[in-house]
Amino acid sequence: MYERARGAESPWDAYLRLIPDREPVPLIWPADEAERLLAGTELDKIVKQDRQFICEDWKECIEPLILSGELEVGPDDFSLENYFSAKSLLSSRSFRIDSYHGSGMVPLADLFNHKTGGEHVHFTSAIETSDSDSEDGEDPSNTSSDEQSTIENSADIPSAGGDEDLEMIVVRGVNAGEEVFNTYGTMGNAALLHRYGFTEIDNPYDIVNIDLALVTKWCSTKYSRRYSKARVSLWHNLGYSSCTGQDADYFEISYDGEPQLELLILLYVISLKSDAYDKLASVAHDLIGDDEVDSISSVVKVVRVTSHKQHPEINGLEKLSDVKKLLLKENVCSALASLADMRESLYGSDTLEDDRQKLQACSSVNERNLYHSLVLRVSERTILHKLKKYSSSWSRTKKRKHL
Ligand SMILES: C[S@@+](CC[C@H](N)C(=O)[O-])C[C@H]1O[C@@H](n2cnc3c(N)ncnc32)[C@H](O)[C@@H]1O
Repeated sequence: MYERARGAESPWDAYLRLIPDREPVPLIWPADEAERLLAGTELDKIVKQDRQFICEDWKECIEPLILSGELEVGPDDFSLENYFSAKSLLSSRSFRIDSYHGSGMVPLADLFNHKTGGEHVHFTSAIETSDSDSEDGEDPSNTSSDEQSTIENSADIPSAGGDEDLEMIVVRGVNAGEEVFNTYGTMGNAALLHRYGFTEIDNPYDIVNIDLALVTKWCSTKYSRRYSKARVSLWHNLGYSSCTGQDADYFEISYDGEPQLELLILLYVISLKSDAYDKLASVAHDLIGDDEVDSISSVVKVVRVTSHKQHPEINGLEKLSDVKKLLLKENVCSALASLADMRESLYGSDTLEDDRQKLQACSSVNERNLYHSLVLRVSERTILHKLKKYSSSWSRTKKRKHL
C-alpha cells in the first residue's frame, strides 16, 4: 500500500503497475454476496472472521499512521478499501521464501497460474544443491486453508551477493503455445478459493469438515447430556482428539467420502452397549497409542475388548482403511448418515442437483464469484454424498454377512 502510494518514486513501481490492483478472493467480494454465496461452505465463517480481523487491524495499525502524518501519504492511499486490496495481493502472490526472509512478494515467481498435479515449473533457491522434487517443502497431507506457497530447497541463512538468486526449474515438458503452470501446493478448493480466488473442478485434495459441535448436537438428539459427556471423555482418554481449527474442532471427510479415523472411533464409542462401554473404560489407559502403526493396533484392541465374538481375521490388519471397516457397525453407519444430512442442511434449500445445474449454466468469466462458489458447494456436497454412500455400502455388507 505504501509502495503503491509512492508511485514512480517506488523501486517497485514497474512491478506494481504490472500486477492487478487486487485479486478476486472472497475477502474482497461484497460482504452480502460473500455471505450468500458461501453459506454452508467451509469458507462461511472464515471469510466473515477475516473481514472482521482486517477491519480491526486497520483501525488499530493503519488509522493511527494516517492520523500521525508521518508517512506523507494521502488518507485515501491508506483507505480501508486499499488495505483489503493489499491483503488480497499478499494472500495470492506472496511466497514463503525461507526462515530468514520470511514471506514476501517475488516478481516473476508469481507469474504462473496453479495446476493441481500438473505443474511444469518449480522454484528453488540456487544456494542449495539438492534437487528435491518434493512440492514446495510442504506436508502434502496438509490441506488447511492457510497453507502458504513456498520456494523449495530454501536456505535458513542469508547468503552473500548473487547467491541469493532464485532459480526456476522446468520439471515437466511443455509444448509450444501451452500455458506453463506452477503449483501452489496440495490444496483443496476451499483453500484455493480462500487464498487465491479460484477453484478447480474435481480437485482430489478437496475435503469437507464435520465439526465436533455437530457430532455433539447429533448425540444430544439421541442420548442424555451425561451419557454423551461420558462417551466423549472415554474417547479422549483413549488418546483420540479432533483437528483444531481457528474457531472450531472438526473431523475431515476426504475426497472419496472416507471419514477421519478419530470420528469413526468417537461414533463407535458413543454407540457401544453399556457392558462393552464399561469394559473399555476399565482398560482405557492400556490402549493408548501415539503414532500411525500404534493407532491401527489400538483400534484393533478397542474392537477386541468391546466385541463378544472372537475376531481372528483382525490380527494381520495393516491398512488404515481395513481397520476402519471394523468400526462400521450399524449404529455407526446410521450416525454417519445423519451427520452427512445435518452437514448438508447447512447449504440451504437448493439440492446438489440444483447447484450442478446452476454451475453448468454459469460463466466462469462473467460471473466469477458465483462460478467459484458453486464449484466449492458442488465439491463439498459431492463428498457428503460419498460419505452417505460409504456408510450405506458398509451397512449393506454387514447385513449380507449376517444372512
Ligand atoms: C500468483 S498469481 C498467478 C499469475 C496471475 N495470473 C498474474 O496475474 O500474474 C495468482 C492468481 O492467479 C490466478 N490464478 C492462478 N491459477 C489459476 C487457475 N488455475 N485458475 C484461475 N485463476 C488462477 C488467481 O487469481 C490467483 O490469485
